[in-house]
Amino acid sequence: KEKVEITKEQQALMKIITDAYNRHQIPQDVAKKLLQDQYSAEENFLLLTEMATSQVQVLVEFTKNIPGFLSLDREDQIALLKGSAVEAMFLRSAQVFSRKMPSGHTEVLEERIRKSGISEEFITPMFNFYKSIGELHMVQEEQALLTTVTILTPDRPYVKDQQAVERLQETMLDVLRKLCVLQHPQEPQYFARLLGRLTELRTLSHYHTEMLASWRMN
Ligand SMILES: O=C(NC1CCCCC1)[C@H](C1CCCCC1)n1c(-c2ccc(CO)cc2)nc2ccccc21
Repeated sequence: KEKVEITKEQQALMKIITDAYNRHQIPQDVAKKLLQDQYSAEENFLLLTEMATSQVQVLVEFTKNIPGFLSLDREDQIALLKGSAVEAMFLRSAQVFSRKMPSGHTEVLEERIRKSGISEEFITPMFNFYKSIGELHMVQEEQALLTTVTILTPDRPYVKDQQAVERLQETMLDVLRKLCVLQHPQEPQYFARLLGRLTELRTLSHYHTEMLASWRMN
């Protein structure tokens, strides 16, 4: 069994990314808002657009801290942000949903989201994804690196220098792989499960436009 070891520079890389990920959170917590008050479908739609908008700003600030990202071609940086914004939003939503909350709060939050105005057909795949993320019990370093790997997807539309993005993504995947082995020694296939979520994430993000278009306004 080969000894998995995170190098000093990988440790430093992980710290930079995790600190940036934690620093760039949504200003006011949407879960708290949803737990406090029951909103109409219109108010929920507005809340989502506000949240999604602020999430994009948070994403831009976060990516500036990914070592090597700013050295990429400028237009490619924009292509990567545009290509990953919805996936990053669902990933963050899943992490918000899976966060440890006082007993009963998750159920209330789930109910509020089910009744928010989202069309029935999208509720199941969305919560299946949220629960499959929750079951992974990711540590914050894994969450930060998974978001980073998602942003650094080479085959986004309009990316010119895919090799440069691939090299960066490989660097992050290597750290994430080692971290998974060290954090979940009993589960050798944990890393593979984690990457499998990215496929589910891509499918879910294809629904996003339809989810907005079919929001049930009264
Ligand atoms: O605001 C939100 N998410 C933000 C986004 C930016 C990053 C933080 C979370 C919304 C809510 C808005 C108001 C109505 C209830 C859903 N949301 C969704 C969500 C996201 C997108 C769609 C349509 O594609 C449908 C639902 N899943 C959530 C899981 C947990 C907590 C909020 C969650």
